Amino acid sequence: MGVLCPKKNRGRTRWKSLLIWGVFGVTLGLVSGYFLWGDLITDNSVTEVLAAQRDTVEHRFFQVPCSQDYESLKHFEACTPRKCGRAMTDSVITLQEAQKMRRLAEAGLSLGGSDGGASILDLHSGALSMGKKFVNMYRFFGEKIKDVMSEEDFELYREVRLKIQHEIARTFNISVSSLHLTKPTFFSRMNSSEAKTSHDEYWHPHIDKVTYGSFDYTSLLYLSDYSQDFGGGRFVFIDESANRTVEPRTGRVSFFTSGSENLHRVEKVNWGTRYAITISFTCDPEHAIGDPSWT
Ligand SMILES: O=C(O)CCC(=O)C(=O)O
Ligand SMILES: [Fe+2]
Repeated sequence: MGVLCPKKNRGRTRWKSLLIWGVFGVTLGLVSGYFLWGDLITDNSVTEVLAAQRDTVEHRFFQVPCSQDYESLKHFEACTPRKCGRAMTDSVITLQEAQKMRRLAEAGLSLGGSDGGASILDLHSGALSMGKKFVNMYRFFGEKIKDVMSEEDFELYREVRLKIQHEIARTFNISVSSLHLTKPTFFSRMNSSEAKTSHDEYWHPHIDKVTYGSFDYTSLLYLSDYSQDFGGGRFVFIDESANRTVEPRTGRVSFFTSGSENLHRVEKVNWGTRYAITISFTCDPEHAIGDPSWT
């Protein structure tokens, strides 16, 4: 073709190639737009699973360099993190203990519950989500709370707390007695209901030391199972190079140093109900709390 083509044909060929390039450009735009949008709404950039729901994890530890967060704070020998990281274990809390804790969470949270997707029941302060607010369940329900929470339940909490405290001390080479339970310590219930207040927005990336102040070591005991009891709702460590997930499993304890070396978030739950309890520790005796009991 080319120079031998008559003028009319040359014009038609130019239009044809313009058309082809146009269609190609639009298609390329649509395809990349589709993937970009898909990425934004489904966040499929998860690259590594640290603990899958179907696996029984004896003990897994992933060390990460400590952030500088601890340097500007009061230092507590044999406690302030020098070794940082995250760990998961399915062998510290028994299935029976976790199931009992779950029944306690269900019973306690059934007294209230948020209008949105996230409800909490703070055993220490008594804060319980109710509608768009919180009530103090110990005050609100008075003696009636004893029908839902017995002395035995508080004893169970204490035993679970103690087991986790030992596991944290062993993993991070610190002394058990230098760790103190701190607030808040709470059951959480998450579902796919639309958020009604900012308290329902549990999926934002955060650093526990910033959010909760006194935390040095965070622990989460999962009370339900990813992909069986709920969808979405995986815990995600947000690292520079990758997103690393922990899939909740009943009885699984996930614990980590609370500074910015462990930026994290929870994925939105898209079906079912997810239960967990947060039990965290501080090195600072001034921020210590006693085990929960009737106040
Ligand atoms: O429930 C979880 O897996 C984590 C919740 C959390 O990050 C928090 O309460 O600070
Ligand atoms: Fe957190």
